[in-house]
Amino acid sequence: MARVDLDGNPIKPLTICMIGAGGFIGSHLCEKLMSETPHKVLALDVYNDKIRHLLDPEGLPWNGRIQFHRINIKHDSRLEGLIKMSDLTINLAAICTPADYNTRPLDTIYSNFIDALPVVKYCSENNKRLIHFSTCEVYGKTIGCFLPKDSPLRQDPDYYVLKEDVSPCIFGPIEKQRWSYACAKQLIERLIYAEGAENGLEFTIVRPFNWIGPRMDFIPGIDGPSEGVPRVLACFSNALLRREQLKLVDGGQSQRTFIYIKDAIEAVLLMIENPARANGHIFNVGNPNNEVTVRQLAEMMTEIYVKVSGEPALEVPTVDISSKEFYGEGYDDSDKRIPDMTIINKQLGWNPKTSLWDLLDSTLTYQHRTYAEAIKKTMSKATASK
Ligand SMILES: NC(=O)c1ccc[n+]([C@@H]2O[C@H](COP(=O)([O-])OP(=O)(O)OC[C@H]3O[C@@H](n4cnc5c(N)ncnc54)[C@H](O)[C@@H]3O)[C@@H](O)[C@H]2O)c1
Ligand SMILES: O=c1ccn([C@@H]2O[C@H](COP(=O)(O)OP(=O)(O)O[C@H]3OC[C@@H](O)[C@H](O)[C@H]3O)[C@@H](O)[C@H]2O)c(=O)[nH]1
Repeated sequence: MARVDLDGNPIKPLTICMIGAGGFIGSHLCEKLMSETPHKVLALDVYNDKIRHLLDPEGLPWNGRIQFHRINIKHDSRLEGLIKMSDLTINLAAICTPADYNTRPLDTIYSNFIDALPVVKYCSENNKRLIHFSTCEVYGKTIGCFLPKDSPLRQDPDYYVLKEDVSPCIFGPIEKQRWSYACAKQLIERLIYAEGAENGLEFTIVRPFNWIGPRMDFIPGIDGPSEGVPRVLACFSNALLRREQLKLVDGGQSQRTFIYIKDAIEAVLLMIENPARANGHIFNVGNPNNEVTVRQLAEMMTEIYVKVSGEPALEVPTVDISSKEFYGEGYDDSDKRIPDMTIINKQLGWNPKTSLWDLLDSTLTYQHRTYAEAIKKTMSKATASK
Protein backbone atom coordinates (compact mmCIF):
# COMPACT_ATOMS: atom_id res chain seq x y z
CA MET A 1 0.00 0.00 0.00
CA ALA A 2 1.34 3.49 -0.89
CA ARG A 3 2.49 5.46 2.14
CA VAL A 4 0.68 8.77 2.58
CA ASP A 5 1.38 11.93 4.58
CA LEU A 6 -0.92 13.49 7.18
CA ASP A 7 -2.93 15.16 4.41
CA GLY A 8 -3.44 11.93 2.48
CA ASN A 9 -0.90 12.67 -0.28
CA PRO A 10 1.48 9.90 -1.39
CA ILE A 11 5.01 10.25 0.05
CA LYS A 12 7.77 10.39 -2.57
CA PRO A 13 11.03 8.58 -1.77
CA LEU A 14 13.64 11.12 -0.60
CA THR A 15 17.41 11.25 -0.51
CA ILE A 16 18.46 12.51 2.92
CA CYS A 17 21.88 13.90 3.78
CA MET A 18 22.18 13.09 7.50
CA ILE A 19 25.11 14.78 9.24
CA GLY A 20 26.01 13.19 12.59
CA ALA A 21 24.22 9.99 11.53
CA GLY A 22 26.64 7.87 13.56
CA GLY A 23 25.53 9.31 16.91
CA PHE A 24 22.80 8.32 19.34
CA ILE A 25 19.85 10.05 17.64
CA GLY A 26 21.25 9.48 14.13
CA SER A 27 21.55 5.73 14.66
CA HIS A 28 17.89 5.44 15.69
CA LEU A 29 16.74 7.68 12.85
CA CYS A 30 18.71 5.64 10.29
CA GLU A 31 17.23 2.42 11.70
CA LYS A 32 13.70 3.81 11.42
CA LEU A 33 14.23 5.14 7.87
CA MET A 34 15.67 1.82 6.71
CA SER A 35 13.09 -0.45 8.28
CA GLU A 36 9.90 1.57 7.68
CA THR A 37 10.39 3.90 4.69
CA PRO A 38 11.76 3.83 1.13
CA HIS A 39 14.04 6.86 1.71
CA LYS A 40 17.78 6.84 0.95
CA VAL A 41 20.30 8.06 3.52
CA LEU A 42 23.73 9.54 2.89
CA ALA A 43 25.08 9.06 6.41
CA LEU A 44 27.91 11.47 7.30
CA ASP A 45 29.96 11.18 10.48
CA VAL A 46 33.47 10.64 11.74
CA TYR A 47 32.35 7.38 13.44
CA ASN A 48 30.04 4.59 12.34
CA ASP A 49 30.10 2.09 15.22
CA LYS A 50 26.46 2.77 16.15
CA ILE A 51 25.17 2.21 12.61
CA ARG A 52 27.51 -0.59 11.52
CA HIS A 53 24.65 -3.10 11.88
CA LEU A 54 22.81 -1.17 9.15
CA LEU A 55 25.72 -0.93 6.72
CA ASP A 56 26.43 -4.59 5.92
CA PRO A 57 26.64 -4.57 2.09
CA GLU A 58 24.82 -7.87 1.72
CA GLY A 59 21.88 -9.60 3.25
CA LEU A 60 19.98 -6.57 4.55
CA PRO A 61 16.57 -5.78 3.04
CA TRP A 62 17.57 -2.09 2.56
CA ASN A 63 20.79 -3.01 0.79
CA GLY A 64 22.20 0.10 -0.88
CA ARG A 65 19.71 2.60 0.58
CA ILE A 66 22.20 3.75 3.22
CA GLN A 67 25.71 4.90 2.35
CA PHE A 68 28.28 5.89 4.96
CA HIS A 69 30.64 8.82 4.23
CA ARG A 70 33.42 9.29 6.79
CA ILE A 71 33.49 13.08 6.81
CA ASN A 72 34.46 15.71 9.35
CA ILE A 73 32.29 18.67 8.34
CA LYS A 74 34.90 21.11 9.73
CA HIS A 75 37.04 20.58 6.66
CA ASP A 76 35.73 18.46 3.84
CA SER A 77 34.98 19.75 0.38
CA ARG A 78 32.58 16.86 -0.30
CA LEU A 79 29.93 18.38 2.00
CA GLU A 80 28.32 20.71 -0.53
CA GLY A 81 28.14 18.00 -3.20
CA LEU A 82 26.37 15.62 -0.81
CA ILE A 83 23.87 18.32 0.21
CA LYS A 84 23.24 19.09 -3.48
CA MET A 85 22.57 15.39 -4.22
CA SER A 86 19.89 15.28 -1.48
CA ASP A 87 16.32 16.53 -1.15
CA LEU A 88 16.70 17.18 2.57
CA THR A 89 19.59 17.73 4.99
CA ILE A 90 19.32 16.80 8.67
CA ASN A 91 22.09 18.22 10.85
CA LEU A 92 22.72 16.36 14.10
CA ALA A 93 26.47 16.97 14.37
CA ALA A 94 27.50 18.65 17.61
CA ILE A 95 29.45 18.48 20.82
CA CYS A 96 26.51 18.03 23.18
CA THR A 97 27.81 16.63 26.48
CA PRO A 98 27.65 19.00 29.48
CA ALA A 99 31.09 17.85 30.75
CA ASP A 100 32.55 19.54 27.63
CA TYR A 101 30.75 22.89 27.82
CA ASN A 102 32.87 24.45 30.57
CA THR A 103 36.07 22.43 29.96
CA ARG A 104 36.20 22.72 26.12
CA PRO A 105 34.19 25.90 25.54
CA LEU A 106 35.95 26.80 22.27
CA ASP A 107 35.34 23.37 20.71
CA THR A 108 31.75 23.60 21.95
CA ILE A 109 31.12 27.00 20.35
CA TYR A 110 32.88 26.04 17.10
CA SER A 111 31.02 22.75 16.84
CA ASN A 112 27.56 24.13 17.56
CA PHE A 113 27.83 27.41 15.65
CA ILE A 114 30.78 27.83 13.27
CA ASP A 115 30.74 24.25 11.91
CA ALA A 116 27.00 24.45 11.27
CA LEU A 117 27.31 27.63 9.18
CA PRO A 118 28.35 26.00 5.87
CA VAL A 119 25.52 23.50 6.22
CA VAL A 120 22.97 26.32 6.49
CA LYS A 121 24.64 28.24 3.67
CA TYR A 122 24.74 25.27 1.25
CA CYS A 123 21.08 24.47 1.98
CA SER A 124 20.04 28.07 1.44
CA GLU A 125 22.09 28.59 -1.74
CA ASN A 126 20.93 25.33 -3.29
CA ASN A 127 17.28 25.62 -2.21
CA LYS A 128 17.44 22.47 -0.09
CA ARG A 129 15.31 21.84 2.93
CA LEU A 130 17.06 21.72 6.33
CA ILE A 131 16.03 20.03 9.60
CA HIS A 132 18.42 21.35 12.22
CA PHE A 133 18.86 19.87 15.69
CA SER A 134 18.98 22.53 18.38
CA THR A 135 18.27 21.88 22.07
CA CYS A 136 15.87 22.54 24.96
CA GLU A 137 18.85 24.21 26.62
CA VAL A 138 18.20 27.35 24.52
CA TYR A 139 15.51 28.15 27.11
CA GLY A 140 18.13 28.08 29.88
CA LYS A 141 16.60 28.64 33.31
CA THR A 142 12.89 29.10 34.07
CA ILE A 143 11.48 32.48 35.11
CA GLY A 144 10.09 30.72 38.17
CA CYS A 145 13.52 29.89 39.58
CA PHE A 146 14.15 33.59 40.26
CA LEU A 147 11.04 33.89 42.45
CA PRO A 148 11.27 33.50 46.24
CA LYS A 149 11.27 29.81 47.24
CA ASP A 150 7.83 30.13 48.91
CA SER A 151 6.19 32.15 46.11
CA PRO A 152 2.87 30.58 45.03
CA LEU A 153 3.68 31.73 41.47
CA ARG A 154 6.25 28.91 41.30
CA GLN A 155 3.26 26.56 40.93
CA ASP A 156 1.90 28.55 37.97
CA PRO A 157 2.80 26.88 34.62
CA ASP A 158 3.29 30.35 33.08
CA TYR A 159 6.47 30.54 35.15
CA TYR A 160 8.01 27.24 34.09
CA VAL A 161 6.45 25.60 31.01
CA LEU A 162 8.72 26.23 28.01
CA LYS A 163 6.95 27.53 24.89
CA GLU A 164 8.68 27.92 21.54
CA ASP A 165 7.01 31.23 20.63
CA VAL A 166 6.70 32.82 24.05
CA SER A 167 9.38 31.80 26.58
CA PRO A 168 12.53 33.91 26.98
CA CYS A 169 16.00 32.35 26.85
CA ILE A 170 17.65 32.88 30.24
CA PHE A 171 21.34 32.05 30.57
CA GLY A 172 23.81 32.69 33.39
CA PRO A 173 26.81 35.04 33.29
CA ILE A 174 29.64 34.60 30.75
CA GLU A 175 31.97 33.03 33.32
CA LYS A 176 29.45 30.21 33.67
CA GLN A 177 30.68 28.62 30.46
CA ARG A 178 28.08 25.91 30.77
CA TRP A 179 25.89 28.27 28.72
CA SER A 180 28.30 28.47 25.76
CA TYR A 181 26.54 25.48 24.19
CA ALA A 182 23.06 26.94 24.68
CA CYS A 183 24.20 30.31 23.37
CA ALA A 184 25.84 28.82 20.25
CA LYS A 185 22.69 26.78 19.56
CA GLN A 186 20.54 29.88 20.03
CA LEU A 187 22.60 31.89 17.55
CA ILE A 188 22.47 29.16 14.89
CA GLU A 189 18.69 28.99 15.38
CA ARG A 190 18.50 32.76 14.84
CA LEU A 191 20.66 32.50 11.73
CA ILE A 192 18.50 29.72 10.26
CA TYR A 193 15.39 31.72 11.05
CA ALA A 194 16.90 34.78 9.34
CA GLU A 195 17.83 32.67 6.25
CA GLY A 196 14.19 31.63 6.14
CA ALA A 197 12.94 35.20 6.47
CA GLU A 198 15.38 36.88 4.06
CA ASN A 199 16.29 34.14 1.57
CA GLY A 200 13.38 31.71 1.76
CA LEU A 201 15.28 28.76 3.31
CA GLU A 202 12.85 25.93 4.08
CA PHE A 203 13.75 24.87 7.60
CA THR A 204 12.54 23.04 10.68
CA ILE A 205 14.27 23.39 14.05
CA VAL A 206 14.03 20.58 16.60
CA ARG A 207 14.51 21.21 20.32
CA PRO A 208 15.00 17.81 21.96
CA PHE A 209 14.17 17.52 25.68
CA ASN A 210 16.43 14.77 27.12
CA TRP A 211 15.87 11.95 24.63
CA ILE A 212 17.24 8.74 26.13
CA GLY A 213 17.54 5.06 25.27
CA PRO A 214 19.92 2.37 24.01
CA ARG A 215 23.20 3.48 22.37
CA MET A 216 23.24 6.83 24.19
CA ASP A 217 26.83 8.02 24.64
CA PHE A 218 29.27 5.41 25.99
CA ILE A 219 30.25 3.41 29.03
CA PRO A 220 33.61 4.78 30.24
CA GLY A 221 36.43 2.25 29.84
CA ILE A 222 34.31 -0.07 27.67
CA ASP A 223 33.33 1.79 24.50
CA GLY A 224 34.62 5.24 25.46
CA PRO A 225 37.48 6.82 27.39
CA SER A 226 37.88 5.68 31.05
CA GLU A 227 37.99 9.27 32.26
CA GLY A 228 35.13 10.47 29.99
CA VAL A 229 31.92 11.87 31.51
CA PRO A 230 28.85 11.07 29.36
CA ARG A 231 25.30 12.36 29.93
CA VAL A 232 23.36 11.29 33.00
CA LEU A 233 21.80 8.08 31.60
CA ALA A 234 25.22 6.62 30.78
CA CYS A 235 26.81 7.94 34.02
CA PHE A 236 24.14 6.22 36.12
CA SER A 237 24.19 3.04 33.96
CA ASN A 238 27.97 2.84 34.37
CA ALA A 239 27.71 3.16 38.16
CA LEU A 240 24.99 0.48 38.33
CA LEU A 241 26.97 -1.91 36.12
CA ARG A 242 30.09 -1.45 38.30
CA ARG A 243 28.17 -1.56 41.59
CA GLU A 244 29.30 1.95 42.47
CA GLN A 245 27.28 4.78 44.02
CA LEU A 246 25.37 7.06 41.62
CA LYS A 247 26.73 10.61 41.95
CA LEU A 248 24.13 13.35 42.47
CA VAL A 249 25.46 16.69 41.29
CA ASP A 250 24.60 19.42 43.85
CA GLY A 251 22.19 17.01 45.51
CA GLY A 252 20.30 15.97 42.34
CA GLN A 253 17.63 18.67 42.76
CA SER A 254 17.44 19.71 39.07
CA GLN A 255 14.38 18.49 37.23
CA ARG A 256 14.19 16.94 33.78
CA THR A 257 11.54 15.37 31.58
CA PHE A 258 12.87 12.28 29.79
CA ILE A 259 11.47 10.89 26.56
CA TYR A 260 12.06 7.49 25.00
CA ILE A 261 14.16 7.82 21.85
CA LYS A 262 11.70 5.68 19.86
CA ASP A 263 8.80 8.05 20.63
CA ALA A 264 10.91 11.06 19.66
CA ILE A 265 12.00 9.45 16.37
CA GLU A 266 8.31 9.11 15.41
CA ALA A 267 8.07 12.91 15.67
CA VAL A 268 11.15 13.41 13.47
CA LEU A 269 9.74 11.06 10.83
CA LEU A 270 6.52 13.11 10.75
CA MET A 271 8.61 16.26 10.17
CA ILE A 272 10.55 14.57 7.36
CA GLU A 273 7.43 13.37 5.58
CA ASN A 274 5.18 16.43 6.14
CA PRO A 275 7.24 19.42 4.96
CA ALA A 276 4.21 21.63 4.41
CA ARG A 277 3.29 21.23 8.09
CA ALA A 278 6.84 21.33 9.46
CA ASN A 279 8.59 24.06 7.45
CA GLY A 280 9.17 27.35 9.23
CA HIS A 281 8.50 25.82 12.65
CA ILE A 282 10.51 25.28 15.81
CA PHE A 283 9.33 22.16 17.66
CA ASN A 284 9.79 21.12 21.27
CA VAL A 285 10.07 17.33 21.29
CA GLY A 286 9.77 15.89 24.78
CA ASN A 287 7.48 14.11 27.23
CA PRO A 288 5.95 16.53 29.76
CA ASN A 289 4.51 13.60 31.73
CA ASN A 290 7.89 12.09 32.59
CA GLU A 291 9.23 14.73 34.99
CA VAL A 292 11.57 13.73 37.83
CA THR A 293 14.37 15.25 39.85
CA VAL A 294 17.78 13.77 39.08
CA ARG A 295 17.64 12.16 42.56
CA GLN A 296 14.32 10.47 41.68
CA LEU A 297 15.84 9.31 38.39
CA ALA A 298 18.72 7.71 40.33
CA GLU A 299 16.30 5.97 42.69
CA MET A 300 14.14 4.68 39.85
CA MET A 301 17.12 3.41 37.85
CA THR A 302 18.49 1.65 40.95
CA GLU A 303 15.15 -0.09 41.55
CA ILE A 304 14.78 -1.17 37.93
CA TYR A 305 18.38 -2.36 37.69
CA VAL A 306 17.83 -4.69 40.68
CA LYS A 307 14.98 -6.29 38.74
CA VAL A 308 16.91 -6.46 35.45
CA SER A 309 20.22 -7.78 36.84
CA GLY A 310 18.93 -9.87 39.74
CA GLU A 311 21.59 -8.23 41.96
CA PRO A 312 20.66 -6.40 45.18
CA ALA A 313 21.20 -2.65 45.39
CA LEU A 314 24.03 -1.11 47.42
CA GLU A 315 23.06 -0.23 50.97
CA VAL A 316 23.54 3.48 50.16
CA PRO A 317 23.02 3.68 46.37
CA THR A 318 23.70 7.42 45.86
CA VAL A 319 26.23 10.01 46.99
CA ASP A 320 26.10 13.83 46.72
CA ILE A 321 28.89 15.64 44.90
CA SER A 322 29.43 19.34 44.18
CA SER A 323 29.17 20.49 40.57
CA LYS A 324 32.66 22.00 40.90
CA GLU A 325 34.12 18.62 41.83
CA PHE A 326 32.13 16.76 39.17
CA TYR A 327 32.27 19.15 36.19
CA GLY A 328 34.86 21.78 37.25
CA GLU A 329 34.76 25.58 37.35
CA GLY A 330 32.04 27.37 35.37
CA TYR A 331 29.27 24.76 35.57
CA ASP A 332 25.67 25.88 36.01
CA ASP A 333 22.38 24.09 35.40
CA SER A 334 18.88 24.30 33.97
CA ASP A 335 16.51 24.02 36.94
CA LYS A 336 13.45 22.54 35.24
CA ARG A 337 12.44 21.60 31.70
CA ILE A 338 8.80 20.98 30.83
CA PRO A 339 8.07 21.26 27.10
CA ASP A 340 4.87 22.84 25.89
CA MET A 341 3.41 20.51 23.25
CA THR A 342 0.87 22.82 21.61
CA ILE A 343 2.73 23.51 18.37
CA ILE A 344 3.83 19.96 17.57
CA ASN A 345 0.38 18.71 18.49
CA LYS A 346 -1.33 21.16 16.20
CA GLN A 347 1.05 20.78 13.24
CA LEU A 348 1.83 17.05 13.37
CA GLY A 349 -0.72 15.54 15.78
CA TRP A 350 2.17 13.89 17.65
CA ASN A 351 2.21 12.79 21.30
CA PRO A 352 4.79 10.81 23.28
CA LYS A 353 3.65 7.38 24.55
CA THR A 354 6.19 5.68 26.79
CA SER A 355 6.27 6.15 30.58
CA LEU A 356 9.55 6.80 32.36
CA TRP A 357 9.38 3.43 34.10
CA ASP A 358 8.89 1.53 30.83
CA LEU A 359 11.60 3.39 28.94
CA LEU A 360 14.11 2.87 31.75
CA ASP A 361 13.14 -0.78 31.96
CA SER A 362 13.88 -1.42 28.27
CA THR A 363 16.99 0.78 28.28
CA LEU A 364 18.53 -0.83 31.37
CA THR A 365 17.72 -4.29 29.98
CA TYR A 366 19.74 -3.27 26.90
CA GLN A 367 22.59 -1.82 29.02
CA HIS A 368 22.80 -5.00 31.11
CA ARG A 369 22.73 -7.28 28.07
CA THR A 370 25.31 -5.19 26.20
CA TYR A 371 27.80 -4.32 28.93
CA ALA A 372 27.53 -6.51 32.06
CA GLU A 373 29.96 -9.21 30.83
CA ALA A 374 32.52 -6.72 29.50
CA ILE A 375 32.46 -4.78 32.78
CA LYS A 376 32.91 -7.98 34.82
CA LYS A 377 35.94 -8.90 32.69
CA THR A 378 37.66 -5.50 33.01
CA MET A 379 36.94 -5.41 36.74
CA SER A 380 38.35 -8.87 37.37
CA LYS A 381 41.45 -8.03 35.27
CA ALA A 382 41.97 -4.89 37.36
CA THR A 383 41.71 -6.89 40.61
CA ALA A 384 44.10 -9.60 39.32
CA SER A 385 46.76 -7.02 38.41
CA LYS A 386 46.69 -5.43 41.89
N1 LIG B 1 20.05 13.41 23.01
C1 LIG B 1 19.41 14.46 23.45
O1 LIG B 1 18.59 14.36 24.35
C2 LIG B 1 19.61 15.82 22.86
C3 LIG B 1 19.05 16.88 23.57
C4 LIG B 1 19.17 18.16 23.03
C5 LIG B 1 19.81 18.37 21.83
N2 LIG B 1 20.33 17.31 21.15
C6 LIG B 1 20.99 17.61 19.87
O2 LIG B 1 20.76 16.57 18.93
C7 LIG B 1 21.91 16.34 18.13
C8 LIG B 1 22.33 14.88 18.19
O3 LIG B 1 22.53 14.51 19.55
P1 LIG B 1 22.96 13.03 20.00
O4 LIG B 1 22.38 12.84 21.34
O5 LIG B 1 22.66 12.05 18.94
O6 LIG B 1 24.54 13.25 20.16
P2 LIG B 1 25.76 12.32 19.68
O7 LIG B 1 26.99 12.91 20.25
O8 LIG B 1 25.47 10.90 19.98
O9 LIG B 1 25.74 12.51 18.11
C9 LIG B 1 26.39 13.57 17.43
C10 LIG B 1 27.16 12.96 16.26
O10 LIG B 1 27.72 14.04 15.50
C11 LIG B 1 29.00 13.64 15.06
N3 LIG B 1 29.82 14.81 14.78
C12 LIG B 1 30.17 15.80 15.65
N4 LIG B 1 30.97 16.70 15.04
C13 LIG B 1 31.12 16.27 13.76
C14 LIG B 1 31.83 16.78 12.65
N5 LIG B 1 32.58 17.89 12.74
N6 LIG B 1 31.76 16.10 11.47
C15 LIG B 1 31.02 14.97 11.38
N7 LIG B 1 30.34 14.44 12.40
C16 LIG B 1 30.38 15.09 13.59
C17 LIG B 1 29.56 12.84 16.24
O11 LIG B 1 30.62 12.00 15.83
C18 LIG B 1 28.34 12.08 16.71
O12 LIG B 1 28.26 10.80 16.12
C19 LIG B 1 22.95 17.34 18.63
O13 LIG B 1 22.92 18.49 17.83
C20 LIG B 1 22.50 17.70 20.02
O14 LIG B 1 22.92 18.99 20.41
C21 LIG B 1 20.27 16.05 21.66
O1 LIG C 1 26.52 11.49 37.07
C1 LIG C 1 25.75 12.47 36.89
C2 LIG C 1 25.54 13.11 35.64
C3 LIG C 1 24.66 14.18 35.55
N1 LIG C 1 24.00 14.62 36.66
C4 LIG C 1 23.00 15.72 36.54
O2 LIG C 1 21.93 15.22 35.74
C5 LIG C 1 21.31 16.29 35.01
C6 LIG C 1 21.20 15.89 33.56
O3 LIG C 1 22.49 15.85 32.99
P1 LIG C 1 22.81 15.43 31.48
O4 LIG C 1 24.25 15.11 31.43
O5 LIG C 1 21.92 14.35 31.00
O6 LIG C 1 22.59 16.75 30.65
P2 LIG C 1 21.57 17.98 30.71
O7 LIG C 1 20.16 17.52 30.84
O8 LIG C 1 22.02 18.94 31.76
O9 LIG C 1 21.84 18.62 29.29
C7 LIG C 1 21.63 17.83 28.13
O10 LIG C 1 20.36 18.13 27.68
C8 LIG C 1 20.14 18.76 26.48
C9 LIG C 1 21.10 18.42 25.38
O11 LIG C 1 21.26 19.51 24.54
C10 LIG C 1 22.43 17.94 25.77
O12 LIG C 1 22.53 16.61 25.33
C11 LIG C 1 22.77 18.06 27.20
O13 LIG C 1 23.29 19.35 27.32
C12 LIG C 1 22.13 17.54 35.33
O14 LIG C 1 21.50 18.23 36.36
C13 LIG C 1 23.45 16.99 35.84
O15 LIG C 1 24.10 17.87 36.74
C14 LIG C 1 24.20 14.01 37.89
O16 LIG C 1 23.61 14.41 38.92
N2 LIG C 1 25.07 12.95 37.97
